[in-house]
Amino acid sequence: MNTTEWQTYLVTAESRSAGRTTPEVVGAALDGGVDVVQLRDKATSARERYETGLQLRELTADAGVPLLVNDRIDLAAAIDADGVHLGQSDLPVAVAREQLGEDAVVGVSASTAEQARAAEAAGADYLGVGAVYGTDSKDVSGDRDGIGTERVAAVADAVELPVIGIGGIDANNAAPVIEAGATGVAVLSAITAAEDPETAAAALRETVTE
Ligand SMILES: Cc1ncc(COP(=O)(O)OP(=O)(O)O)c(N)n1
Ligand SMILES: Cc1nc(C(=O)O)sc1CCOP(=O)(O)O
Ligand SMILES: [Mg+2]
Repeated sequence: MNTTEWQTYLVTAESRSAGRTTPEVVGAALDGGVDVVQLRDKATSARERYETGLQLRELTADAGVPLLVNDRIDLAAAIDADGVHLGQSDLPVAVAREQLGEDAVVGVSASTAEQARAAEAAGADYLGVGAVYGTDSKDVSGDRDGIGTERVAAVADAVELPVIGIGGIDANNAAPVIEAGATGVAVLSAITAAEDPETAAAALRETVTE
């Protein structure tokens, strides 16, 4: 799978979806043109995430869009996802490859050049770099205002891997993230909490592809 082509990346959160279900939001975001979807519903049980994951698998397969799972390699295998996104405290890339196969997409979070080089050496397919700006969607201890676009540039310069910026990004502030060297942006609330997720996804796409 060519992760360099991923420009707009949706991360799910039913708790931040204005009363809509994750499949409803994902369906609208796919209509708006997101390139990849990550199932990350931390507030729900494993069983609920599995049921949601099966629905997302069908929706994304119909749209020809890859589906990844946050953190859980077992859940990714259970719903036949295309891969996983692993944080610094999650299982290693090699374990994901062993469990999901060589063709699985494995993304890794990196907020420094050192973490980025280590992830590249471990065989990651892309990096999630953030939080770029301040975000209410996740408790990012330390950098409450975000790491900024200069750090995105430093990480992008340190590796050959595609870099996906994440954290506090929307259609209004995505352009500097791309200008800093990111190949794409991942958003949560900019789409999930939007009044119209389809329009929000389309607006993000327009900004990033301009
Ligand atoms: C695209 C993308 N980038 C970074 C993250 C953050 O992952 P992680 O560090 O594992 O933190 P949690 O999402 O698990 O809180 C991501 N999910 N997606
Ligand atoms: C899931 C996640 N990971 C981050 C990181 O910095 O690794 S920031 C984040 C939340 C992104 O949500 P929003 O688009 O609403 O700011
Ligand atoms: Mg994680």
